[in-house]
Amino acid sequence: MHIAYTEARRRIAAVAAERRDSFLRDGETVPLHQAVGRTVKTSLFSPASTPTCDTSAMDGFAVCSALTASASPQTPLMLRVVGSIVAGDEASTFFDTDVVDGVVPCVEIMTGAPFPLTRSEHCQYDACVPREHTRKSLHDEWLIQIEQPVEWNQHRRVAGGDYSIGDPIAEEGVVLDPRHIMAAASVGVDSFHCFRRVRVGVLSTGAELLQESDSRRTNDRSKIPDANAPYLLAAMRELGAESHFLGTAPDGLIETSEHIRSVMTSASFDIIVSSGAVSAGTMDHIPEALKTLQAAIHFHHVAIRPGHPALLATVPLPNQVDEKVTYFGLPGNPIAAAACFRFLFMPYYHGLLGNSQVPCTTATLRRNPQEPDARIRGLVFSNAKQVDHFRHGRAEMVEGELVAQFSAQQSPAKISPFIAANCWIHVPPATGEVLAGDRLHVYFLHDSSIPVLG
Ligand SMILES: Nc1nc2c(c(=O)[nH]1)N[C@H]1C(S)=C(S)[C@@H](COP(=O)(O)OP(=O)(O)OC[C@H]3O[C@@H](n4cnc5c(N)ncnc54)[C@H](O)[C@@H]3O)O[C@H]1N2
Ligand code: MOO
Repeated sequence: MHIAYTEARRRIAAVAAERRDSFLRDGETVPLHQAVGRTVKTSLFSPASTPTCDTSAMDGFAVCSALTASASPQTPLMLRVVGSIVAGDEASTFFDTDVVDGVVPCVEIMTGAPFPLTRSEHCQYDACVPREHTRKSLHDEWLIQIEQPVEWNQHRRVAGGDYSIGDPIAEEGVVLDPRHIMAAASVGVDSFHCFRRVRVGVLSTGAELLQESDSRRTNDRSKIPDANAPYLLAAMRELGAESHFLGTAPDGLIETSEHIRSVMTSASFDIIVSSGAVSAGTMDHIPEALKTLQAAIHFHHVAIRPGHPALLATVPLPNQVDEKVTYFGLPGNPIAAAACFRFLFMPYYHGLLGNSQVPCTTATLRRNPQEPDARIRGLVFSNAKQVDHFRHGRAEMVEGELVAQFSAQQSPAKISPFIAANCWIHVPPATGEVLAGDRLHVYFLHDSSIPVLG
């Protein structure tokens, strides 16, 4: 029986919540260069304060600002360069601040270099005057002049002004992005403690699929290359999961059930995802095979297009009734498999990790000029039934507005129109006629496909 998409999502969330505790038990140390996309298990707080000492924000001259109050264009102040400090120099270089014959001492300093220290109680090197705000004396290469007072703390990065010890960098549950890598590296941390990757096994079905051992140039026109497993393996990897191909289940109920049993015990998977063999054909053995393995079927058939034969189950590991594997049976048509991956599998994956869901945005629908005449009047398709449609399409900025159109001539078995798409467009149930000008949710396929504003 078909259940509504919202009900399917509720059941997906419930299974993810139930499986979450056992998944979250394991963690591992991940070096920074491999940590992007991983989810933090143990919150990271800064072990250091940064910068560790006062440093300069500009190339210029460190001065005691209080000594520069008299500088003006009419009465320029002479400064004598008494030393030079570059980034990487010892952080405790001392210079005095004594004014000699009205000439104020200064220290040449580079961006990132530690400010000079002084033993004077009254006067500290506390500001930097950028090189371009000074003028060199024509007579003495160690003399420069300034024509306005230097403000206290000007261009000085104060010690501890960025991170303080104990400041949060990435708390439990955060999905790491390059900003977190920068922050951790800046405080001297070289790894994060993350949840392990979700382990997914990908299974194909169908005697029509060419096997790895078959020659790709086979003359047998009844055979087709496996498109779903490579897609699913790649999409899982992009998501951050660890994905493994588990071969093609042979036709036949007993054989299918044996294949699933053997791959389940061959390694420990959190999720097994198959494509094909879930609808009404005589070879569509996945649902029955799962039943012979004592699986609990949470749903089989969802009111979505494409993808309505999709199935979610939990299968007990043979001889270990308390250990279970989550099983997604996606339909065989490649675009249906891709839609189910995005709108059924991904919510489960994020639910397991406790991640917030990937956001969608809203776009205004426009007619695809390549669609046949009947649709030119604006009618895109009728959606009076309680069905959620996920159609791929393109969303682009047009005169400051995000506008989306369905890919032309799309069908669940046609891969070529999917290549031109950059998003999924969600048509919710009971929308009636879907017309140009309607506002619909769009989900971009990849960050790189998000259109540039403007
Ligand atoms: N009587 C009915 N027939 C069908 C229904 C239905 O409700 N009643 N639903 C249709 C819909 S919708 C879909 S989607 C498909 C899904 O069927 P299955 O999941 O059982 O998939 P298969 O029959 O095994 O294959 C369907 C189609 O996909 C191709 N396929 C399968 N695996 C791959 C792969 N790894 N790479 C590339 N292509 C693959 C397969 O060759 C078939 O052409 O059922 C409809 N029928
Ligand atoms: O899931 Mo099927 O591909 O809806 O058409």
